[in-house]
Amino acid sequence: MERLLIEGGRRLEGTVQICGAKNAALPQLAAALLSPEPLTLLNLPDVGDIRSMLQLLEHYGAVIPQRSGASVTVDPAGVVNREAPYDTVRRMRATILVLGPLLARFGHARVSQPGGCAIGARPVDLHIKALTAMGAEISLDRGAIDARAPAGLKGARIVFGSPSVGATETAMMAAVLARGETEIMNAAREPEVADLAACLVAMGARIEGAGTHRILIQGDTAFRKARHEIIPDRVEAGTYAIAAAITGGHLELTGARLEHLSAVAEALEAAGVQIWPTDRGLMVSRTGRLRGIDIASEPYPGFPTDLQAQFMALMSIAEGASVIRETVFENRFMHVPELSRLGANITLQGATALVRGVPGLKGAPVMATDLRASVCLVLAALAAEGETVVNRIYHLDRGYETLDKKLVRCGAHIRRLQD
Ligand SMILES: CC(=O)N[C@H]1[C@@H](OP(=O)(O)OP(=O)(O)OC[C@H]2O[C@@H](n3ccc(=O)[nH]c3=O)[C@H](O)[C@@H]2O)O[C@H](CO)[C@@H](O)[C@@H]1O
Ligand SMILES: C=C(OP(=O)(O)O)C(=O)O
Repeated sequence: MERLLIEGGRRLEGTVQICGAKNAALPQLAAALLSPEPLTLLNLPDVGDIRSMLQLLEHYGAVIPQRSGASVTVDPAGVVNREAPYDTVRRMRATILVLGPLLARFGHARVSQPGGCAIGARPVDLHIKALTAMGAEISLDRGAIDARAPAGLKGARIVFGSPSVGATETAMMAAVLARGETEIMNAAREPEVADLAACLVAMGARIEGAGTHRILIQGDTAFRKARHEIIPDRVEAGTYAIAAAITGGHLELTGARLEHLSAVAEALEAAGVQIWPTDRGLMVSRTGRLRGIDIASEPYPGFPTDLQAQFMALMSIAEGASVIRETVFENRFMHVPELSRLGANITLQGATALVRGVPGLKGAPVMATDLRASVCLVLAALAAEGETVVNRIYHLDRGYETLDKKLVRCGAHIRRLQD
């Protein structure tokens, strides 16, 4: 098992290249299954989840010639319909995103039911609701979701009770092959949803309103060969912004887009961090003291749940107290006991954490539990005095491309240890 040995207390300074967004790339790779025509994606991050999704596409018979740099072409002409294997679904929940495309293209799809994971129960009822509204018959059978629409899907009005990124993506992908028009109400507004729409439009789909609460899709798409560049990863950018802030450093994040990070920039500024756009991306700098501020994670454009853990690490060394509320997932505080091992003073009550800032953290062995919890421990370790060992880092490699190398180039002391 690999571990990271981090010697903290070093100010970060330099440039970090931000990759394409993992959470935009995953649904776009799934969307390749809709069409018989090749799809080329540019700016694809080289991270574990993307490698798993590419393997899954190959399992279905898609041909993926050697990746060249950050671009990949998926040729789905020979795709055959078979069950998504439990082993892949277990490793990565985003596998559920192949359900809509396969059902829409073949009239039948079977995907192992994703298990619960460390951040909450994460049901798939809204995905099922959307496909059922389009005429699919869905049953849960021997641990799998079995969806059938032998006569094809038909356009529908889908009203989500609460916005879901994944269910909006499932509905949108299925709708491009359904007969007639689909209207999605209370759609998720995340940039990754809008980027999936842009990719589908490049493939020939007709979609309006992605990025707003109401999305309109005309079905019966005539697909064409397509090429699409994935948006930069706002969660990766936010993570490095917090790395600059927590070490009192100065980082330029090339490729990052401020417009995708408004709520995060606002929170960082309120906490005493400077953040401004440059020709190449974003600059983040902190010279003064950090102040404790209150945040709540919310659907976009609110503060992202995928940066809540990292922000908590920052608040743990701020002056004063900070109240952090998690409103998206019911159990996304697995990092709290581990941050406490580094000396943070955090009290949990339900979905709220009260963080009382301490003058400094001290290195200790900690255990990573999920992707963002893992990186929050790396950030805390960068600020801590002495050595921290972050164990079980395979979670990190699911979502961050060469995290340790990028940090080392900016002055961090990190070594990857193998057992
Ligand atoms: C691969 C990917 O893009 N992952 C992101 C995606 O996850 P994901 O698409 O799984 O997240 P959702 O937006 O669907 O989840 C939002 C909330 O809706 C609930 N829900 C969701 C679906 C459903 O059928 N029923 C239901 O109750 C979830 O449990 C959660 O409480 O958006 C999350 C919220 O921004 C991010 O944290 C994840 O990093
Ligand atoms: C929770 C995340 O991913 P997933 O939805 O694939 O678990 C994430 O990217 O932070």
